Amino acid sequence: MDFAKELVLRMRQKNKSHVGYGLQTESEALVGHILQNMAKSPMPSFKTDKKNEKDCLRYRDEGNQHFVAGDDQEAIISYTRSLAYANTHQLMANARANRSAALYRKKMYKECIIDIQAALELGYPEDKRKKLQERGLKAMTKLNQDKDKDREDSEDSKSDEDHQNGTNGIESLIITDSIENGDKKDISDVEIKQEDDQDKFIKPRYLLNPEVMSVPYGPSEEAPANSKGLSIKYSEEYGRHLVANQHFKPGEILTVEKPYCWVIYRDKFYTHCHHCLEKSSCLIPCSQCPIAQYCSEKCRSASWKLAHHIECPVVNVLLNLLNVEEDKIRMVMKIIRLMITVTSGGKNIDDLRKDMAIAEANLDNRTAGFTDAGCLESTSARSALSLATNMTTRPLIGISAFACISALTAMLLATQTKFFGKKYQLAELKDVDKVPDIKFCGSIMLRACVITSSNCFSIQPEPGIKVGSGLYVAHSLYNHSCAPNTFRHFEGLTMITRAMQPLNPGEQVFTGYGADYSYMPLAKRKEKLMEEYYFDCQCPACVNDWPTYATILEKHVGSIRKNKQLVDRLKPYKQRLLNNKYDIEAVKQVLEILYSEPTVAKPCEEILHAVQYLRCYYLGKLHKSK
Ligand SMILES: C[S@@+](CC[C@H](N)C(=O)[O-])C[C@H]1O[C@@H](n2cnc3c(N)ncnc32)[C@H](O)[C@@H]1O
Repeated sequence: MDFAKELVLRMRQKNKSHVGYGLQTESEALVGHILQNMAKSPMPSFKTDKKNEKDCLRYRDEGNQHFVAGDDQEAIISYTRSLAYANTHQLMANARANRSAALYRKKMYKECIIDIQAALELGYPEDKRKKLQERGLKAMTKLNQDKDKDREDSEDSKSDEDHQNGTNGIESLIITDSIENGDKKDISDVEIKQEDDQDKFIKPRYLLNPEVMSVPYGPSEEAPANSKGLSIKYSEEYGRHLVANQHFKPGEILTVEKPYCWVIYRDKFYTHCHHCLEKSSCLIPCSQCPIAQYCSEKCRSASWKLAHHIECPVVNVLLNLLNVEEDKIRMVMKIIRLMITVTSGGKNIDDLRKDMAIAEANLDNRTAGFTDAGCLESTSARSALSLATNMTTRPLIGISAFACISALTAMLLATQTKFFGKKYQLAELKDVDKVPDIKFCGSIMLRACVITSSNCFSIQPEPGIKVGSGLYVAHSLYNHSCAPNTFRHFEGLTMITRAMQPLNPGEQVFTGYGADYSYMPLAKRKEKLMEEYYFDCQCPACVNDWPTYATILEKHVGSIRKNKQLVDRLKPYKQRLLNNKYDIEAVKQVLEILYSEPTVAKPCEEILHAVQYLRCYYLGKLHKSK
């Protein structure tokens, strides 16, 4: 493998561009070389994890045991697995009928009814139908009772109106008719559609006013997902980064962006939708594989069209082949998804080749990957492939490992799918120069490895729960600080970044890469940032070794309590919050005052409290959930 080593070295030496442009030739040669060697070597047989009765029954038994033990949540997950592996209508019906029992006990009546209806439609055995129908009618009664109770409790007259007008999805369906009029005794007559179930979570308060989701100063011309109040800059020290050119108040939005592409984490396969990443207890499986589950028909078909028709056979083989660390599997899932997205499912490989040539001709680091319209576009392949690669700072061994992963993935795409126009035999890849598309795409996947490893964000539709990972193009320009001046949260897959404190023109905006001073000691942060992102953080928390949150609170570090004048200035806002815990404007005023006061040292206990409040508000943690 001396040739491969030499190529990796050459890539490092040749890398003049900050974003790793100019390496296409070496990258193709490297991946092609590995691919060719793979094709010539004996490969293990590719096992796929197929739907089958044995696993279906195994998971059903497991679910039954959880159900008997009273652990309904685990029972639901096991029955979902059983459904995923079911390869006949009968087995599917059984899995859904069993899951409906656990859902009923968990008082998830809507989901229970959906499962019962599906089980009946799938031909649940005649002798057991009656019991299932009875459960369904009981669930409908309970659902109606809940609905009536909600109506009574509701202070929101608009929402009441919606219920009466029948505009509120499942809750206003014919359930009432079927029970009150007695003319629909069979639950299968009930028209409940899974895809209509939009009403799963209570929205955080700030979303009640749609105005508040727009960026101040309007969208930036250079990166439309960002506010115009942010500029893209480049420096040797920071690479590309974002700097405020206007004042932002705490809580104001800086960037709103959907992911360019995203994947679900493996440990969420049977609890969250493979497509929208929402949690669901009523998941339905991909018709082909046991891996992907969906919250609705709509998500299932959207995902199939978008990427899963290609991913389905490849990921399935991979999970069996790479019986190794989780992070490798994650990496492969990410690069396949990025590959599929940048080529529109393999249809635009030629266009991508031309686009990459245009992008590589631009040697200006600041505007790398800008579209012909002159912007870094959240939906553009050129922009997505221009993100930081850290090629010059990565260890050689890391680049080599990524090249092997890319070659393997290219080989699987070629042999397991028609991504390259037809399904190839492994032997056909022995002369890799004859299949230039495979070599080219392999090299794009090598780029995808280095880009995704330095730029992806965990997606947390529910605060604190990491469900998947996404590539957000404009957000990828945010540098890290261990004491960031912004914070991010999610509305579904959309990531929103807000100012955590007042931001003034000229200030760089920073996000956190999961190494916050508040909970992680300095040495650990340094190690993590160097290992994963290849830089030495010089933020104030690192330079001054700020204490962690626990110490700040315990020792009242930086507290303003002795500054009587300042305490008096803040009193009215404290009172406003005591009167109304949702008075977020009062918290913002507190932050404006604390940051404008030169005597306030950082870190400061009171600033921490105010910032925590602000974050909780936007993360929806101040709001009670159902
Ligand atoms: C998501 S990118 C951020 C944008 C990046 N600076 C660029 O040029 O595209 C992450 C990479 O930026 C660099 N970076 C992030 N924060 C940094 C900081 N505080 N100081 C220096 N470099 C930083 C590191 O190379 C890191 O791997």
